[in-house]
Amino acid sequence: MSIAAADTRPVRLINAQRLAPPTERPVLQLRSTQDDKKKILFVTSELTGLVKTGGLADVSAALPRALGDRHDVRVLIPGYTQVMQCGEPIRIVGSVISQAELPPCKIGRLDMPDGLIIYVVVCPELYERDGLPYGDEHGQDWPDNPLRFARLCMAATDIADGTAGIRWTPDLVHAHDWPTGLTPAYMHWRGLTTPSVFTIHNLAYQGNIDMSLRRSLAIPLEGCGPERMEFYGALSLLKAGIAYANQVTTVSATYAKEITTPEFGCGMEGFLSMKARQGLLTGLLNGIEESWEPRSCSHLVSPFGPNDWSGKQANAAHVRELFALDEGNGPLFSVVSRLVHQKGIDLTIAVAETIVANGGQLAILGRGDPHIEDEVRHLVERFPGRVGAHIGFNETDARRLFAGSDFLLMPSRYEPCGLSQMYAQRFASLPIAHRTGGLADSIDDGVTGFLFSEATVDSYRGAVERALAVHQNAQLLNAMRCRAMSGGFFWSHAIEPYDRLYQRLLGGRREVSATI
Ligand SMILES: Nc1ncnc2c1ncn2[C@@H]1O[C@H](COP(=O)(O)OP(=O)(O)O[C@H]2O[C@H](CO)[C@@H](O)[C@H](O)[C@H]2O)[C@@H](O)[C@H]1O
Repeated sequence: MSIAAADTRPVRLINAQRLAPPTERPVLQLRSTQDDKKKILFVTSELTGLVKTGGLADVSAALPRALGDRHDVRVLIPGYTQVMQCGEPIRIVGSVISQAELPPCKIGRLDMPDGLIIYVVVCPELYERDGLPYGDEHGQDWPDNPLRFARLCMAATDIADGTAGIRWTPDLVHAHDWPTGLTPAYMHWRGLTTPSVFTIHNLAYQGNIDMSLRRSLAIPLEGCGPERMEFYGALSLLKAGIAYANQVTTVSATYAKEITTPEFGCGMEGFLSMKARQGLLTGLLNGIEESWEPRSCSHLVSPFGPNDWSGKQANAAHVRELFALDEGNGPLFSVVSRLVHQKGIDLTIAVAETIVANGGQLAILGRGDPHIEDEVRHLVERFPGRVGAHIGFNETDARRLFAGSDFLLMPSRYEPCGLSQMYAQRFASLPIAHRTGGLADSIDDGVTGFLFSEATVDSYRGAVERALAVHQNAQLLNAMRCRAMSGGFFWSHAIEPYDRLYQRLLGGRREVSATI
């Protein structure tokens, strides 16, 4: 993160300015010294810029960078083909030995152009294959996923233990979602005292595996009880992370509460309630990168800002052309989403008629479940020129859709945090969303977007009708857009609770306040 980004912490800036000698740049006072900086290892299965299937990749790439002024944060990921062939050199800096059926492998180091250091688990037989991180191009999970991700977690443990030969040993390990859930568990079984944090980005993906795999993955018998990894007769890699991490977080305060209930707990509500009662489960809202700035975003057809919508209109015209929609100025709705049950695409298909009947248009970008992709294709056939879709994903089109649309549809059945609604608000596209999880925590109903209470077509349609009414009222639309754009979602703010959590687990307090 740049030094300038530290300017956004007002209290510290004021104090620092007051006390800094005139010849010094005050912001330098705000940065941690090398001694203050803690070494933190992020363990993740996706990283935007290298390999991405959804929001986990965005957070894995943005949070370490945002914390970079304060800590020495490095990332560990599997050496998928996309990583090995990313174009940046990968130097072999260490190696780890075989354990149970986990093969030995090398540890590579990849220095990103902006300085982020990434360690790569180099293991061609497990990771270098065509397809996506979790499966082939048809969406079929790789059968050896338990081994692939256990390998990642054991490599993280070797790095934490100082036995991977890389001459950098973390003070704290932060693992994300089920593919990395074994990391805190392996660390515990190894007897390491290095604190660990485990973040749940989506409780529905649990990495449940057959109990018979225990030995091959080097899981001791003590790990297989109901208070540990056992989950309805299987072993859950996600539950391993929840059971053994020193602190479990999820990505919004509302979702942290929701997952302790049967409706959202995916069978783990009892276990999570116990963690919550013990103070071991907290919700920390995600942030977004500073690059989400419509005045300077290089992906956009034309820049724009609050009260200056001609650039937004140029992006809308481009979206209409790109999605084969009729020319016009009616309300333009967008969907930028993984096409999966969670995201409520079926509900959007059901309200499309209301949108079209009121002169609106709909552009859909995403890929996912083949059956939902087909339903989207049928919708386009039903409403030519009014509904358009691209089955696929690319960052430029996504950003242009946020910039060009008036409203973003996000009727998710559940949403741990959601990033798209934050991106949309920054780009003056008002989200229409189900009041759940992070959507409830990041959208101000009637002010920065529209929330509806039930994940039903009727409830959703009511919110769409409210949005259509606002579109008729230029003054109100302008005011809502301006408010939405001013939401303070940036990681420069969102890292604060993470930093406090790390400091608490590391048993120290930041020294910054003592120096200003
Ligand atoms: N088909 C596709 N392929 C690739 N990328 C696509 C895509 N469709 C959308 N994207 C992009 O992926 C990101 C979506 O992130 P979200 O947080 O909204 O949802 P996701 O469910 O993936 O993430 C989960 O993890 C994040 C991070 O914690 C939580 O915010 C969220 O609630 C939780 O479900 C955006 O950058 C979006 O542009």
